[in-house]
Amino acid sequence: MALRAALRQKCGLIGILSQPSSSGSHSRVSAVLVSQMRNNATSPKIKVDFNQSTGVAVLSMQSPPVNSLSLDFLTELCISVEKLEMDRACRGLIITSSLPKVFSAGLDILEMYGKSPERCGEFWRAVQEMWLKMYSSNMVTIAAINGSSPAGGCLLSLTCDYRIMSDNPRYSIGLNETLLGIVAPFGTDKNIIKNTHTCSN
Ligand SMILES: CCCCCCCCCCCC/C=C/CC(=O)SCCNC(=O)CCNC(=O)[C@H](O)C(C)(C)COP(=O)(O)OP(=O)(O)OC[C@H]1O[C@@H](n2cnc3c(N)ncnc32)[C@H](O)[C@@H]1OP(=O)(O)O
Repeated sequence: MALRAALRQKCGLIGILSQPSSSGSHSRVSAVLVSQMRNNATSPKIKVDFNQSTGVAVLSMQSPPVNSLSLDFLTELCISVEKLEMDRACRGLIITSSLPKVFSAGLDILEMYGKSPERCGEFWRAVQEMWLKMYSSNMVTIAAINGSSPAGGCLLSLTCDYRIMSDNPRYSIGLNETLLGIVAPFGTDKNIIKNTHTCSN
């Protein structure tokens, strides 16, 4: 209830969490989002449903098995958010997972092993771009965490204005990446490259 009140106060989004998606017969889809849907045909890691009548988009992560944040995934996520940001009709964004049990397993571990310094730098830049874009979004953003969400998955949810998590004791969330020996690099290219050597050795 507190969340609904906050949303109402921030931008008049009432009852968005119980609204049907854009597949409902009352919604019209903007030109930007038609193009988004076309893109989804070739890049299916992210699905966006926009409800014109509420001004709220639901972005579903659908990259089995665990929605790990690979370079491709992050790129697609950022493009999707950017497109929504450009659509003035879109005022709210809900990020969720279409996979059972997992919201996001965090950064794709395979992106951090045996990659060139250039590739590793590109990857960490994409991580940074993702959280900057999300954190600075003009839209009201909500993470609907419907599964486990460790490390980078937790980071993704922290970039949102609000977080709601399924009440299930089997789902875990938290910044556990240091248990894997991973320390996020600083923002400069020099430090990204430095950290890359740590990652791949
Ligand atoms: C507000 C803004 C602030 C900004 C601050 C900026 C600074 C930020 C600092 C924070 C930085 C954040 C850094 C994060 C680093 C990471 O994210 S490292 C990744 C950490 N992730 C994990 O440790 C998760 C490990 N996975 C799991 O715990 C489980 O897989 C699961 C609970 C997610 C799901 O369990 P289950 O359903 O039982 O599936 P599994 O059989 O375990 O896995 C299936 C399949 O997926 C593969 N997999 C799992 N996780 C990852 C991953 N992260 N990357 C790549 N692949 C992964 C797993 O190996 C299995 O593969 P196979 O089927 O065996 O091939």
